[in-house]
Amino acid sequence: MEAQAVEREGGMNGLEKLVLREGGWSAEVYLYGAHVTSWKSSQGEELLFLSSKALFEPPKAIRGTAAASPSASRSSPTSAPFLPTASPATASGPSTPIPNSTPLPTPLQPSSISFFLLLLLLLTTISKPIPTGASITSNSYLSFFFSLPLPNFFSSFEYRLRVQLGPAGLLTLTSRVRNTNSDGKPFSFTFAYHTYFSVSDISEVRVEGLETLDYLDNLQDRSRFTEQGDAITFEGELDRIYLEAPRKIAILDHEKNRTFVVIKDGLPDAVVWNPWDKKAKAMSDFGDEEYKHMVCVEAAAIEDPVTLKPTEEWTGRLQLSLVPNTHVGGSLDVPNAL
Ligand SMILES: O=P(O)(O)OC[C@H]1O[C@@H](O)[C@H](O)[C@@H](O)[C@@H]1O
Repeated sequence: MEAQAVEREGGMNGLEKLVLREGGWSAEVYLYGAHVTSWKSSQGEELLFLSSKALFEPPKAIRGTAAASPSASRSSPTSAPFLPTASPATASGPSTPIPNSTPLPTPLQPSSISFFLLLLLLLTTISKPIPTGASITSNSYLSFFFSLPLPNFFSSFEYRLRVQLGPAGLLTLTSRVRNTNSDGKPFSFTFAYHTYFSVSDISEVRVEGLETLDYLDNLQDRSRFTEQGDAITFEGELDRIYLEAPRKIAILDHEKNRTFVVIKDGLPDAVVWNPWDKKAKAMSDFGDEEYKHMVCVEAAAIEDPVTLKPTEEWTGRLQLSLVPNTHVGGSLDVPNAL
């Protein structure tokens, strides 16, 4: 197969982005944080939500997009926050390094919760800078490699992220974390793929696949409830962590007659979030009315942090695809190749 052109373009605020193309579809990935800021269908429709007020100011997360958000487990005494300072990708296969004429930003940081960002800032100041990098390892693959040698009292680990745009627009984000501790200590972390989908009207959206599951309600001190509805619908602020969620979740957009299919592997939980009007107004990087046109559905490992023994590796994968409106119980025409 012929190598596919991955274009390198200037993005907002002087940050750079890479554009993947496949069969008329496209995806844009900012080198900063490896945020996937755009995923467009062959009809040119934008499928991800990106706030018009999003800040492109490292180390802040870009509001909207699809981005991996690993975070050291707060419950683990041996854990350290992720400080993803990237060095050139080491994934196997034909590799076309991105020309070094323009240095990559340092450090690359995933979108994340503010707790993580605060620690990240702190640690950035005490850790030595490491060269950053990314490379195109195959036709429409991008690999990012983050590694973090920290002083002994912190855990050390590697984090790798691969972004792939496949046939029929299948967007795959594969994360790998490896415990590189030399002192035999385990490493624990939580993880979420923050994914903001663009929808026509939130009050007409249904999220299917999570019915009958137990969830923790972030709006009620993480109290535990059981989902009673036959789908999740939206009439106000919603912020829930669904536990032991199935591999496949569907987001139905009636007005557009289309369904996003989320397939997750290695990630037991699913977060569903919409800030609604009041919280939207309180967020400086989010438009007052934008909650009407987005829904955040995250594949995550939150309730039970992942714990790795030294040299152990974890893989968490997210696959996004788009099909005409259908129900998750039906026969979804979704590629299952993993
Ligand atoms: O504002 P942040 O930190 O980017 O997070 C956005 C939302 O992300 C979701 O994962 C959380 O469940 C919400 O509570 C949170 O508000």
